[in-house]
Parts: sequence; C-alpha cells; structure tokens
Amino acid sequence: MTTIRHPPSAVRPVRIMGIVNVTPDSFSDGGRYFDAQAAIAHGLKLVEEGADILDIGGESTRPGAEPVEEAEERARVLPVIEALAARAGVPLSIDTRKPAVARAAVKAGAAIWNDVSALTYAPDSLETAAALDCRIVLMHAQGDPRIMQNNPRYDDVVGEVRAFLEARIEACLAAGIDRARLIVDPGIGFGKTVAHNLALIAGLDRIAGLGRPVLLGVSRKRFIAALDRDGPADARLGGSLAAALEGWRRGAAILRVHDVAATRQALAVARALFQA
Ligand SMILES: Nc1nc2ncc(COP(=O)(O)OP(=O)(O)O)nc2c(=O)[nH]1
Repeated sequence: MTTIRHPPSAVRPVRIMGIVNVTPDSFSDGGRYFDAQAAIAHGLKLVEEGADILDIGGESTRPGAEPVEEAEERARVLPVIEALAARAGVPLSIDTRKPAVARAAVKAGAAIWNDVSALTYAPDSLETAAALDCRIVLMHAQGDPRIMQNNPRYDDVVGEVRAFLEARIEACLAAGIDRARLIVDPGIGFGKTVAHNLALIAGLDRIAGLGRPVLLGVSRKRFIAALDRDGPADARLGGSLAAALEGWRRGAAILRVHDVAATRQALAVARALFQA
C-alpha cells in the first residue's frame, strides 16, 4: 500500500514558473517564441494564466543540444527580459550557464539565475553569483547536454543527486553566497533514465531535506512519453500534470512548466482535495 504524502502544515503553497524559451530548437516549443515580440507576448500570456515567475532561456539544454555563443544568447534573451521586467509584474529568472549572460540579465531585471550546471560551467560562475543580487537555482546534471543521455548510471540516484546539491550549497557558502538565496533542483531528464527520473520524483522529500526550496522541471519531458504512448512533446500534458502534482506532494516548492493554466487548475483541485 503506497502512502500518499500530504504536503506539511496547511497544504504547502507552490509557485508556478512559466517557461519562455527564446530558442529555435527547444525540445518542446523550439522556434515558436524565437522572435522577441512573440516571446514577450508569450511571457505576458503565462502571467495572465497564473505564472508566479517567468524563466527565460536563450540556449536549449535538451539532450544532444549544441551550445550557443554568448553574444547570440545575450541577443536572444536581453530584449525579452528588459520588456518583461517592465511589464510582467512577476520575478524573472534567467536560464543560463554563462556568468556574463547572467550578469547582463540581472542588470536588465532578472531576479533569479537558473543555472542547469549548478555554477560549475565556468571558472568565474561562483564569484559572479556572489557578486550578483539575485537568487540562484542549483540544478543537478550528469554530463553535458550533448552526451548526458548516452548511458546515465548511478548506484543510488537520489542519494547521489542529494550529495551533489549539498556539495554545491557548501561551495556557494564558501564563496560568500548566502544560503537563503539558494534553490535546488534534481534536474529531471539531465543525465537520467526513466527509472532515475521516477526515483527522483518519488524521493523528492530527501532533496527537500537539504532545507532549501526545491524546483522541479518535469514539464513535457521525454520520460512521460516512455511511460505512455510515445507522442510528441506537446502531447504530454496529462503526464506533466501527474508528475507535477506528485512532485508537489513530495516537497516541490516551484514547478517549472510550459502549461501554466492547466498546472494552476490541477494544483487548485489537488489542494482543495487535501482540505476536504
Ligand atoms: N532549473 C531547471 N532548468 C531547466 N532548464 C531547461 C530544462 C529543459 O526544458 P526546456 O527549457 O523546455 O527545453 P530546452 O532546454 O530544450 O529549451 N529543464 C530545466 C529543469 O528541469 N530545471
């Protein structure tokens, strides 16, 4: 008999992070918001649908993705961040591994640096983060996007991901970054098999045990298709919602999603049911 874990205290709140990919090749919506005006309009639409945060990215990190040059990444994201900082009315996050892009994005109005490399990509990532006035997302990935799905292996995936995130928290503290600025993320789909992804969602309370807010990004990811019919990324809403709700039950504080309205509605019903 599986025990469904209830959120602690009064049905723990969760924030919805809407995804704005200003890229030509993102796995689930590549190209649709590559134009700055389209990206800005999409961000505003996600806020209208209930997004509490917008995550803006200019480089796809899907399996097999090729890196984007810094100048190109800046050109993609900065106009969008500047416009949304003025109009969206919610905190913005910059999804980048490059310190210089993060610095420019924070200057343009971003309040969060979402780094899928957990500040390991560049030698000056930690010192840049220490100097910026923003929150930091530390995400686990095993290997670079180009090769991370070739043959991911763990002895104890939850234990190893937790240990990595704990070590990154310590590295941040040693660099003078205040613990209160840190958010952790198990990196669903970043060097993980389907079984690894499921174990991480089921074991999310052990990641939350680090004492930092947990960000969970399951939206439209490949493991969903592997568990159902192997359809395209935009045919994975049901699985995205199921995984997001389970993540919330097991400790996620922020859900990074493409489908904000549906996620908002699913959470509203799930929370009402916990109080019924
Ligand atoms: N913190 C965090 N950031 C992330 N950034 C990108 C993606 C990949 O999803 P998406 O942005 O939709 O695709 P792409 O990287 O192809 O743009 N997933 C995460 C995630 O799970 N957590």
